[in-house]
Amino acid sequence: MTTELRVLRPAEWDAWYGELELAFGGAGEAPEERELWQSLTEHERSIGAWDDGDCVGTAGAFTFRLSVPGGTLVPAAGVTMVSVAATHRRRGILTAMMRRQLDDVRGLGEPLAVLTALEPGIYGRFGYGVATWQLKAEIDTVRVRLSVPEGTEKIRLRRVKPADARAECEAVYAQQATARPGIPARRPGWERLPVLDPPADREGASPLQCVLAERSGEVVGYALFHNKASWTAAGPDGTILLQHLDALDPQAYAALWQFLFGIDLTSTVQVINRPVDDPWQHLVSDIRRCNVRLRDSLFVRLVDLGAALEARTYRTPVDVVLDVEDTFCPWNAGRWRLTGDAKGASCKRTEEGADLALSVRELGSAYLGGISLTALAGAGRVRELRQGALAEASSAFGSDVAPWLPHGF
Ligand SMILES: CC(=O)SCCNC(=O)CCNC(=O)[C@H](O)C(C)(C)COP(=O)(O)OP(=O)(O)OC[C@H]1O[C@@H](n2cnc3c(N)ncnc32)[C@H](O)[C@@H]1OP(=O)(O)O
Repeated sequence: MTTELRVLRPAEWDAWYGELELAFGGAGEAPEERELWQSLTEHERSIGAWDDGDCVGTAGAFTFRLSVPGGTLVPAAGVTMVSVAATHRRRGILTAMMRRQLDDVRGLGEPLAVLTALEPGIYGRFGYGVATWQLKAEIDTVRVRLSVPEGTEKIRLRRVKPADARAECEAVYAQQATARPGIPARRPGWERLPVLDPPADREGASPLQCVLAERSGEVVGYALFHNKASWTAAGPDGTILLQHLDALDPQAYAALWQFLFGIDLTSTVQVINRPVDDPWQHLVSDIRRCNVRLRDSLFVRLVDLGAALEARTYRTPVDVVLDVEDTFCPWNAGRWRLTGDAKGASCKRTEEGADLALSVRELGSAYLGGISLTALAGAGRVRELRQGALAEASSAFGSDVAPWLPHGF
């Protein structure tokens, strides 16, 4: 391969991002969306592949801190903007960029790299495992009823312009970020993402709308949504497209859902990305008419295995020796003794006999507590070498709260 790989120079951003847009289909993004991603690009963490002056490959990384079980925020590279030109595909350019990027992440001392994939088949070979799901639903709000908890009526709802409520929404987001694994703590600038609302992307729906939930004058929740009107011969048949919703207590949460269910002229709430254990599923009268389905979301790669496994806590006590395969980052390969509980953990190299054999990809999947080692063992991807070790480790890695990534990047 004669292609040159190098760090992005700020003046090259247009050519670099233009190549990414082409590889993503060529329609391009709305100007306001492009401008936001340009402002968020970390040039020193972005790689371009160049062939005779033409950009033929892109890969970036954001400096994130990701919430993990136990509530710690762990440094993580948020891998993004990955593309290879159609003229240069399947010659190893992606592989070369992933090699360079993971070496850089290791050099920076970040224990984790994370991403969302346009196609889930791409990143397993580089040691990424799917770690969270996003729940989607289409709720028939004509037939499905909500039962809300006592005190919901005390929540006041106030409609505001989304751009005017950025600070309030961000404060609610920040308060719940460490309560659920998988949520990135947002750096300044990212608060613009949830309220980004390019008219070109609305497909006939209303501009983004925002409702704040208040208790005694204090903001305790918000919902951001579009309303897409539709009419049939029988009457109105509109859809609410829920973009974001956060709430700090069950009453604020229920009040926001009650509001969304009750909007006149609509008969469906379309849920685009919620956690798998989202409580609304326990407020509805008929879950079957909510048409729930799952999609893969965040992929996790342990870059510094020892540091990553020490950074989280474990739901139940664990003491196991893991025999780990990692062909792409061989510094992680070999045996590690993991001991830990709900207070903390230690993960050190060992010569002791192994209890479980697995690859770094399975550890990435299990890391946030949303995918069980037992399920992976059922697929033959984790091997139990000491009886009882699988149940012990699987229970310890689990999380009471399902991990979730609230927004793409
Ligand atoms: C985090 C993000 O940004 S996700 C966005 C990813 N980007 C896209 O999907 C945009 C459209 N696609 C592309 O730009 C390119 O086809 C890429 C980036 C997916 C692949 O780039 P390439 O340079 O062709 O990949 P490369 O030649 O290094 O292939 C490495 C391996 O991945 C495999 N591979 C590449 N693309 C895919 C895919 N879409 N699905 C499954 N396997 C794939 C190759 O077959 C190869 O396998 P091998 O190691 O067994 O031989």
